[in-house]
Amino acid sequence: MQLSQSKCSLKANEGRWIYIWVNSMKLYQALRHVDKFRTVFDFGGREVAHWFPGHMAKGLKQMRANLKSVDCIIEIHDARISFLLYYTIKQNPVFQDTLSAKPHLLILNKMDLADLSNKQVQILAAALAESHVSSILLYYSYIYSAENPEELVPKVMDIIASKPRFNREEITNYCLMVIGVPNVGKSSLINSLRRTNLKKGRASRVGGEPGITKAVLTKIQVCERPIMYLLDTPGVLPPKIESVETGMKLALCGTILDHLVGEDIIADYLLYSLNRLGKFSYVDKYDLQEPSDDIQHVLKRIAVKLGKTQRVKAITGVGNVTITIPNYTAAAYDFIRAFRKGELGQVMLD
Ligand SMILES: Nc1nc2c(ncn2[C@@H]2O[C@H](COP(=O)(O)OP(=O)(O)OP(=O)(O)O)[C@@H](O)[C@H]2O)c(=O)[nH]1
Repeated sequence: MQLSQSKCSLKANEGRWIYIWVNSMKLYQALRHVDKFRTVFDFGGREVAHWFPGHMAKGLKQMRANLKSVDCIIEIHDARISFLLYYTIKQNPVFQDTLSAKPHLLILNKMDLADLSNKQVQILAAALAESHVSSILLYYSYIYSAENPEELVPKVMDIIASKPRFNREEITNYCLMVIGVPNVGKSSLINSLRRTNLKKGRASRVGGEPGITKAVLTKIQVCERPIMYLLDTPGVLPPKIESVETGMKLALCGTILDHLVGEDIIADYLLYSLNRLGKFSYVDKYDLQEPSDDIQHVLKRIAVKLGKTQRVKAITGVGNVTITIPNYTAAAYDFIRAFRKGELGQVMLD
């Protein structure tokens, strides 16, 4: 008995040493390549992608018209780029005055995809408190919900109670407006509130692409006691995005349609970001030998691993032949999709 126990503990120790060794090797490999990684991304003279379709302009106009009758604004951000989005929304002329005047709840969504190790979220909370924004910060993730949706209604009630009711005599039911850039999870939030508070199915369309919610200002009931409605709004971006890098981060998190920026450059920016952040799980996922900063090489490996290759006719020195080439676009698409699903690790892009 004693013998088998000590054998077990020997095995356990062995396992631990193997684990430490494997991870040290990974770290060593990663450090070996640090010098090779780009420290600056070359945008190749690209212009900022402008995506301000008709429904956004119309949506903003309607939001402005409805803001008066709203009791509380719920501003929702992707936690991975929360600073960037917070200032993007703040700069939008439609919200500039209203945001500080109205009861206001700030939600950081997609927490399951965010790297929380370097306390950026806490820094944001401190910055908010300092700038005297009348808001409460709530962390939320509809899949791995740490703070559950049932917390939201009491928090909203607290904020509303803390502000004078300047726009309505007597409140019998509450109207909230949810705002944010496209694809941050506004509709998912609404659906999950309905599920939790009303035990009802989804009322808002959810999708992996930006711009799913186009019907402007749909008023959806999300709670019975107290009666609470939520205005789902189309995601809005500012008419002018401040810089190419901001645009690239927005694209990487799926708030701008991929083809407007280009899958190839988004994939390259993703590789640059992962290397800069020391997130090398793509190496194992796609059977690479080591981290690389060369997007062509990485996409080639991805294409081969996933069998995404094409046979094409080519003219070479030996005449007409059929050769197999990697489908770079399909590989880039898979790389970006894996990142958005959190398969390449948790990140903070701010
Ligand atoms: N991993 C993760 N994915 C989420 C979370 N919340 C939403 N999503 C996903 O993000 C995508 C966009 O969600 P939506 O709820 O449609 O976003 P939206 O803000 O309403 O989008 P628009 O209609 O384009 O403005 C969907 O694929 C959701 O499944 C989250 O907390 N974690």
